[in-house]
Amino acid sequence: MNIRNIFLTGFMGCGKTTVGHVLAQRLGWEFVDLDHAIVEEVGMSVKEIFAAHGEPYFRELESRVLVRIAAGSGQVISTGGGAVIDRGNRAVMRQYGRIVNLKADVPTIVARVSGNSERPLLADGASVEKIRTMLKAREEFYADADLRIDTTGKDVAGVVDELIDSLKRYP
Ligand SMILES: Nc1ncnc2c1ncn2[C@@H]1O[C@H](COP(=O)(O)OP(=O)(O)OP(=O)(O)O)[C@@H](O)[C@H]1O
Ligand SMILES: O=C(O)C1=C[C@@H](O)[C@@H](O)[C@H](O)C1
Ligand SMILES: [Mg+2]
Repeated sequence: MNIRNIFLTGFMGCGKTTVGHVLAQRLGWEFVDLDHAIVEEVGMSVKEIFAAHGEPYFRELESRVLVRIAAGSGQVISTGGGAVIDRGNRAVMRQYGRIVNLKADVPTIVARVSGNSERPLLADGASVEKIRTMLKAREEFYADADLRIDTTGKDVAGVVDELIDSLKRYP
């Protein structure tokens, strides 16, 4: 595939980390999770960074680490759910690879994120209403992608197959 990097975008629970890992294995590429890279750099969890320094500080870090990682090649990069909101971040992703947005319907997202307390923006509960509101506010940014895949009702292997097929057909 003549693509420099693949950036996975999407709301929390849409499967960026899970799908990204399997996709990288299938392609023989490196897998990089942006949230994980930030945690490594700072030595604190995402939840701890939000609590100690606030969201704006996290967003600055996110942009800085994204630029550093994007400059590489042969990587599947799972971005954080809010990384697409920043116009500059989207421009970096466009410049250095293809942007693939993973989607899921609200009940699926609720089911996938429940039982995990590591997501500060859902700390007061992953209600249908909260997720619907956040998705609506972010839809224009998630839509800014080369390819969108709905993961609802599909297993991880099925999503990865669909993604690879589509990128081969429309590289
Ligand atoms: N296609 C799928 N089918 C079934 N379960 C899935 C699928 N994709 C992801 N999951 C499950 O949903 C949960 C959340 O997935 P994951 O952590 O990959 O989401 P994410 O998009 O990386 O979220 P975040 O933005 O919070 O990092 C995990 O438990 C994962 O196993
Ligand atoms: O959707 C979001 O804004 C976030 C998603 C996670 O991946 C983390 O990057 C963080 O919890 C913020
Ligand atoms: Mg993730």
